[in-house]
Amino acid sequence: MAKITLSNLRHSYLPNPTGPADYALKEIDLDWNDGGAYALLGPSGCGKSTLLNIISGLLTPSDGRILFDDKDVTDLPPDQRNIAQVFQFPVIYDTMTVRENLAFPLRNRGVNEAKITERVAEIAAMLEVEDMLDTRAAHLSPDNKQKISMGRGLVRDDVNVVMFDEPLTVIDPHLKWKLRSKLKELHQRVRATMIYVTHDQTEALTFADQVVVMQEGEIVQIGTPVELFERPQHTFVGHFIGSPGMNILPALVEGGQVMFNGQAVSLEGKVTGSGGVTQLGIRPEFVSLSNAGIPARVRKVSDVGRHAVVETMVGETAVKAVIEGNLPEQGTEVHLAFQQNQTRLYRDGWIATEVVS
Ligand SMILES: Nc1ncnc2c1ncn2[C@@H]1O[C@H](COP(=O)(O)OP(=O)(O)OP(=O)(O)O)[C@@H](O)[C@H]1O
Repeated sequence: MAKITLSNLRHSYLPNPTGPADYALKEIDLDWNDGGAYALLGPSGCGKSTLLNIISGLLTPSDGRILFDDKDVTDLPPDQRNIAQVFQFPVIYDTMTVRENLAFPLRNRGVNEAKITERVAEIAAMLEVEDMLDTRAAHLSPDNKQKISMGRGLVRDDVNVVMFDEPLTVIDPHLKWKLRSKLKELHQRVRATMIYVTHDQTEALTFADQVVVMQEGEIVQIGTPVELFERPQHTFVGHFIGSPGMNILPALVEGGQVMFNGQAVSLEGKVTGSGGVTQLGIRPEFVSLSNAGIPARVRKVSDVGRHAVVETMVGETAVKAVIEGNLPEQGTEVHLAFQQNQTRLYRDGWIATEVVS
């Protein structure tokens, strides 16, 4: 397995790009450590497939280099990059048995039969598909086909990286959670460098030790699931991760005070920078109902199991709170309290408060 370095990478699909808007990938500088579990997370069109295709060699970047263990592979074709890929849809041979399918990537590279038998048995046990080894792939359910496809991606132990591109798309919703945790477990056992591409935050946060969040061709934050939840570096991350996402509220900075709807709000720490569009960010989990505080009116209460999401209006701005216990009635007047150490300021989208250590 290898460390992967992306250095000053940019890509435009246009022949003569002029400005940043012409680039599908703007400027990517990134190190992926050997043996790490990474997710590439972002909405449709943010550049995930472009980046994946550059790593696999299907696409040559307009600018920048790709290194595997410090060796420049930018100009190497896909078959010389030693990568395993698992796609959205199963890639298996219907006429072969499951055993033959799993053995195929090894046989193709001239691995000896004893090693093939051992490795196929290992992967089949990890994926819990031992009972189907002699079944012809054509007879498998779509879920099992995709499981075998994953197995084919994992069977070689000499690849630089295993890349998963939205691998759970065809999986039945009730089986998704099972395969999600299975993949995490597989990574812990094989310790290969893995990159998991998805637009689904649950998949990314379950699988990865480090999540790379992308928006419009840019990386907006790289962090552990906890870091992304607790301290989003950008309002996009705050909004995109979490359910519901972070409240992003209009704010004015006036004479050292931060005002929201005419009320002073205390922040986690000192405000940094100046100018730009300022917004407050607070997750609904850290907004509570109190006797004093910011006056609000309850617009909607949605019971979602262990807690409820209370949607309020502060003037013209919607503010959500996650509440356990007694719930207010729709239409009532309440007061909101923001937990100070979880209240952050953002300037032009980027975090603009210092953490007090
Ligand atoms: N072959 C292409 N030619 C021109 N533009 C392209 C091409 N492929 C992608 N793009 C554009 O590049 C940008 C990034 O697309 P990309 O497919 O990498 O995003 P993505 O995050 O993988 O989205 P999705 O999840 O929908 O595949 C988009 O604006 C897209 O329209």
